[in-house]
Amino acid sequence: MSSSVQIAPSILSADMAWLGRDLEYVSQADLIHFDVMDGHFTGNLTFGPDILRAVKRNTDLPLDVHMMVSDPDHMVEWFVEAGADMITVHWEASTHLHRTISFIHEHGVRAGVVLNPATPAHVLESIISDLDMVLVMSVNPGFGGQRFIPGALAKIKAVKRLAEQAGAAPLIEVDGGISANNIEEVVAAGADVIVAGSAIFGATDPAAEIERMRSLGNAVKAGHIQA
Ligand SMILES: O=C(CO)[C@H](O)[C@H](O)COP(=O)(O)O
Repeated sequence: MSSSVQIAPSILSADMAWLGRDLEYVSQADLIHFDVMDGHFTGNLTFGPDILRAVKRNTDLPLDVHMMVSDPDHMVEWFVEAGADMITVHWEASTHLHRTISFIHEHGVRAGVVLNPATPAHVLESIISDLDMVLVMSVNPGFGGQRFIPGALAKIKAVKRLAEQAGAAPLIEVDGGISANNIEEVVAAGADVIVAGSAIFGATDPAAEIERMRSLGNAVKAGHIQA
């Protein structure tokens, strides 16, 4: 294993009345995770492209946009234009996945695919070589503060195997129920990017919590800790 673990605070758990302040709290993170929910694919409704523009004005970090929407093929353009640096779309929702990934790339934005907890890794076989990232959901999408689903660990390993077989090296991001208590096993399974909402924004000192999670993850990557 090589390179550093990246920590992506999910602003789903930020205080929306103090979003600028909360973005400052997490300025030492590696990227900002931005959850787009349409009230249809998920039972929750969150942010549109205007909020992404506002976030972009208030952080220098890359913006990692996770589209939890029923019609990503139609909506990705809005977030490309609003300044996303990475866009991930759900395998379960995209009718024209190859076209959507190509569209995102053609606009100079990095692209990835998300798998829900019940979706197996092998569905990515024909697309994995085109991806900059695979996002493995370790909760059912919709809400922060849920419990990590342990089956995600085998899925992370399966995605890594599939990528290696294809000669590809997408980043593997994992999202949901991750904190300092379980980050080591998630990184040991093969995760490169860790999304955390409640663990970071619920901490007394979000910056210190990012640092704690990052150093726990990096120790595993460096082989100092066998999780
Ligand atoms: O995509 C998400 C929910 O659909 C969130 O990003 C995720 O759940 C992070 O929150 P937490 O770390 O509190 O689990």
